[in-house]
Amino acid sequence: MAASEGAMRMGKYEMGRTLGEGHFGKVRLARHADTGRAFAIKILDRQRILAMKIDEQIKTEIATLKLLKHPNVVRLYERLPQARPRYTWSSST
Ligand SMILES: Nc1ncnc2c1ncn2[C@@H]1O[C@H](COP(=O)(O)OP(=O)(O)OP(=O)(O)O)[C@@H](O)[C@H]1O
Repeated sequence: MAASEGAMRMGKYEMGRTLGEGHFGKVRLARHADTGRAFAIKILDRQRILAMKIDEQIKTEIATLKLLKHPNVVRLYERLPQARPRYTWSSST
């Protein structure tokens, strides 16, 4: 991923192109500004999650993924705090 000048940042991550979209939000390619390592960042639509009353389910999914370290399961590295009402997390690409 080429990090262009003035690229949008989310914490320490420079945001790149959209990798895909799921039911609850988008997944974007990102590069860690310090290490240069590529990550996938999942940005969840909190309003939609609340409207569907599945926020507890999403929190459980995040907590479970944090515990999992397996070569065949995408690794959750961190959940990013957001000023805007969104759930965001980064995983390896
Ligand atoms: N770690 C990743 N690396 C590369 N692409 C990814 C990664 N995670 C997700 N994607 C892409 O983003 C798309 C959406 O992923 P997302 O997890 O939001 O939805 P999903 O897996 O289809 O499930 P759901 O919509 O039920 O949450 C995937 O189909 C895939 O194309």
